[in-house]
Amino acid sequence: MLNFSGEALSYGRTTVLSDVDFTLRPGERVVLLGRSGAGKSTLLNAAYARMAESFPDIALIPQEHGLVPQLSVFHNVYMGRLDAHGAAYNLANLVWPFRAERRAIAPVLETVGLDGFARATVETLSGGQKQRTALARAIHRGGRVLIGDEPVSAVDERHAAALIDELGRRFGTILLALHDVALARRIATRLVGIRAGRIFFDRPTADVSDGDIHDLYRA
Ligand SMILES: Nc1ncnc2c1ncn2[C@@H]1O[C@H](COP(=O)(O)OP(=O)(O)OP(=O)(O)O)[C@@H](O)[C@H]1O
Repeated sequence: MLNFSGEALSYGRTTVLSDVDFTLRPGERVVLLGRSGAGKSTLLNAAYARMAESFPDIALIPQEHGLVPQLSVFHNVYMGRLDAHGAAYNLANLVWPFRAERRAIAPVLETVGLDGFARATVETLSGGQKQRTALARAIHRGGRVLIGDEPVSAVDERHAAALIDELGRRFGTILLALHDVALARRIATRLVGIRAGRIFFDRPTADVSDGDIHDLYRA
């Protein structure tokens, strides 16, 4: 599904990650861990760019959400499936949302705890509500693969766990960056630690000890 073999990931002439050996197989749930700036987003973005070439069936939750602040929650969630319709349908739905689309999106909003917010403009939402909108857009899109960059970082602990479980139920193959190790252990079949510009460990979740995690985050 995805394979990096000994590759360097760079911005211009600056290499962020070297010797990247990384695979993602169907059915895996892989979480990237590491200190801020370690290169988790860099690997996720490279993974998305490469996979999107061969798997259009992929949902993305970017770190900055990628929402249109001037549009409603409904419209932002609808955009998850923009490519399912032609321009005329999309434009009409922008001006006067179709009942079928409202009905399709309502349960998704309920799932992420945004029922009653369909008409709210995204710029009026809290950080956590914006993040829930981005989650709803990915869930509405659906597909075989989810790539998410800190998808529940702005949501309180209890709801974060419920939302992560929901993503686990909805998507067969998942690649996430998370800063919360307990959440990572909860969903991941494999944990990948990134440190000092390299993959520090890449192992089944059960084989990653608290000592490994301590070493990963140590200054
Ligand atoms: N567009 C860019 N151009 C140049 N350098 C970048 C760019 N994006 C990120 N970097 C650099 O790459 C390194 C890794 O950043 P990245 O965002 O991948 O880390 P991260 O592990 O996702 O961090 P965080 O947990 O804070 O989101 C950092 O040193 C960062 O400054």
